[in-house]
Amino acid sequence: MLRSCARGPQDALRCALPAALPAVCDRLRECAARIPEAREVLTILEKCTKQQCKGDFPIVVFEGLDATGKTTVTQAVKDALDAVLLRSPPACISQWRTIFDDEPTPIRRAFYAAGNYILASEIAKASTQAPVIVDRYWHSTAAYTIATEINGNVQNLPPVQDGVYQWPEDLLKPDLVLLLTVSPEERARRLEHRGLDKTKEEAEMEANSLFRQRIEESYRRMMNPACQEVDANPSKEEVLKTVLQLIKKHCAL
Ligand SMILES: Nc1ncnc2c1ncn2[C@@H]1O[C@H](COP(=O)(O)OP(=O)(O)OP(=O)(O)O)[C@@H](O)[C@H]1O
Ligand SMILES: Cc1cn([C@H]2C[C@H](O)[C@@H](COP(=O)(O)O)O2)c(=O)[nH]c1=O
Repeated sequence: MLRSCARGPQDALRCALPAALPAVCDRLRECAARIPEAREVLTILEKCTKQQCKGDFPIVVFEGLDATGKTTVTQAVKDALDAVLLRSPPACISQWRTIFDDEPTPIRRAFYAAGNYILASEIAKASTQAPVIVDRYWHSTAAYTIATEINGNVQNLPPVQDGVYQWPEDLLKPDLVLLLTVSPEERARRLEHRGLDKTKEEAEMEANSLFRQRIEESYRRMMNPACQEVDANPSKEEVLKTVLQLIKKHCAL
């Protein structure tokens, strides 16, 4: 049974976002009798959370809404820098994603949070060998959770500097986080052109533009590390050029 911890919207938010490894494990343990895959995720977590020290190569994360160009640009940056490309949730648990996506929010978010801790150990290992490019990490988990738990317009979000925007103290930090943003019209064009099934979040954004605004604003409020925004409206070549310049400016390569 999941323990109830929500009294008001801000409590519901803190309950939905387990922002430290022990809280993530507790949440998964609480549902493991009913969801055997939660036990599998816990087993993987137990094996991999020991190595969290990063190597000498830079770690660069790409964030943004669906279809802002993360897959396109991360692949191109990987090729340009001869880097390792990783994504959240990591491959070793992504086969269970649809199971957790159908669960209530606290369990679903615990799955994505666990994915970040597993990813952290993959990042740590890879960063001893090459630059590491990451397609979504903690900022996505937090921004989507915050925007889902809080209703209405962006004024209803927790204030700037609130603890929900903080990076978890026990999670490996990247050196640079780039937030790709495109206009709603351009994003709609790209989504239509791509033609994949819509995620729950995408369906909600289509019906309610405030949800999209809350996600983007939550990304912008994330701290320590903050996101550096990149205008991803231009062509793929131009976006790649901008991104490579930023990586060279901020990371030792
Ligand atoms: N700069 C660009 N200009 C025009 N089209 C682009 C650009 N970047 C990506 N696209 C196209 O937009 C679509 C979405 O891009 P992509 O899959 O890279 O986004 P994404 O952020 O990884 O999406 P998701 O998070 O849903 O996986 C693809 O069809 C891609 O070819
Ligand atoms: C990593 C992550 C993802 N999500 C949700 C939000 C988006 O609609 C989809 C995007 O996934 P994709 O693999 O990049 O297409 O998944 C989330 O809610 N929390 C997360 O941590």
